[in-house]
Amino acid sequence: MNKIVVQFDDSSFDMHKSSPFENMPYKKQLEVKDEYLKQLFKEVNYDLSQHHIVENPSPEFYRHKVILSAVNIKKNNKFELKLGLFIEGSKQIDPKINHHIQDKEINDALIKIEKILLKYKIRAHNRFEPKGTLKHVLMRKSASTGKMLLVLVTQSTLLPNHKLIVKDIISECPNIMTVVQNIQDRETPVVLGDKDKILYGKGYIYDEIDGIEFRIHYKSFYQVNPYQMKNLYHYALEQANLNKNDMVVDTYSGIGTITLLASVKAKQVIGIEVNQNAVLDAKFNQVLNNIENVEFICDDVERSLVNIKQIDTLIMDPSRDGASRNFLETVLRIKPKKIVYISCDPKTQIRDLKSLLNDYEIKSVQGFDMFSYTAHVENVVLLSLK
Ligand SMILES: C[S@@+](CC[C@H](N)C(=O)[O-])C[C@H]1O[C@@H](n2cnc3c(N)ncnc32)[C@H](O)[C@@H]1O
Repeated sequence: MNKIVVQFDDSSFDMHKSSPFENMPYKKQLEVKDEYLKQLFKEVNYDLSQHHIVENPSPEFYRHKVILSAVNIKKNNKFELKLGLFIEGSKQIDPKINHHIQDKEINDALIKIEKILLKYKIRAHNRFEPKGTLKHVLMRKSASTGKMLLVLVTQSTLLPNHKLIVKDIISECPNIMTVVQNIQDRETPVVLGDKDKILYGKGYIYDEIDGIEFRIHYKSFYQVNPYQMKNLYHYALEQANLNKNDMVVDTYSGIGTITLLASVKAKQVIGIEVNQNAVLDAKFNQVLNNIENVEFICDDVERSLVNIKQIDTLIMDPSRDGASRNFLETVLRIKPKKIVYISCDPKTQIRDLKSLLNDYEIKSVQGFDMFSYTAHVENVVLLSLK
């Protein structure tokens, strides 16, 4: 079986390490991930021998965001457009839409979309086909509403017959609420470009967590596994154990999911996020949900945290790279009483914890299997000021 490379919209991510997971029984995957965390936390002398990662409520069909790339395949002496994932270690695309970790309705919609693109003779753009149009297709589905967002990533603004294409897509897939054309004119593994054009709808979809509604821009980060996302947020906030006197800072706050969920329990929450689209969503979501005790700052956390004098609880949920040295130094100067560190790469999390453990002690560690059939592990650590 070919090993796949899943694409993220900020960069192309090689799932090299994760390929053995593709064919591993699910229980075994959990054991391997338990052992991984156990070994990793030995580096900070924290015993995880009794720890068990929280199982994915839906180990298959969980991904509510899918990015496929376009390729032209020769059939009966003619080239046909196909969508698929990259094959590991190569620049080749496996021309297959269905994948068992992708939401079934997304799979079905993508099959219909591929047929429609073929009907209008859209060709894939790549280095062998510089005159082709389509590079990638991105789909996101809201688990609470079932509505979907579609992004067609093209090489230039040109998308012949786009009105007819969109009309057919909407009629075949009525749950698609919005279609965006994103233009990526650079030859780069980065999927999305800077320019875009809304072809249909508003350019957003909405999801709901614990009675709070969230607008999600296609460029904003939002967890791909809605089933495990709720378990993760509930656990993280349970560990934070907030009360109405607490001043909370949620760093790397995205569209404000954790910020707004935390605001229900805390006195004041500040969310800090660098992605402008995500901050626009977050501010919109604050108003949409009528929440007053929250402020969102659009900036690099490293730059803006230095301006904050006092924090009772710091929540941090960085990208895979983890936190920067300067960010951690600022944290050590402010000395929040508690830190809830949510990580999608426990390796960088351990590196960061090592810088904090002179002043902080680990109170709890809990892994979550958010990305079954891949090597990725989500992990939450609660730290308390010594
Ligand atoms: C793993 S996501 C978490 C988002 C949010 N907490 C959630 O659960 O939806 C990490 C977020 O950090 C943002 N980010 C990455 N580096 C940053 C930085 N230096 N300063 C501020 N935000 C950053 C990304 O844009 C992304 O939205």
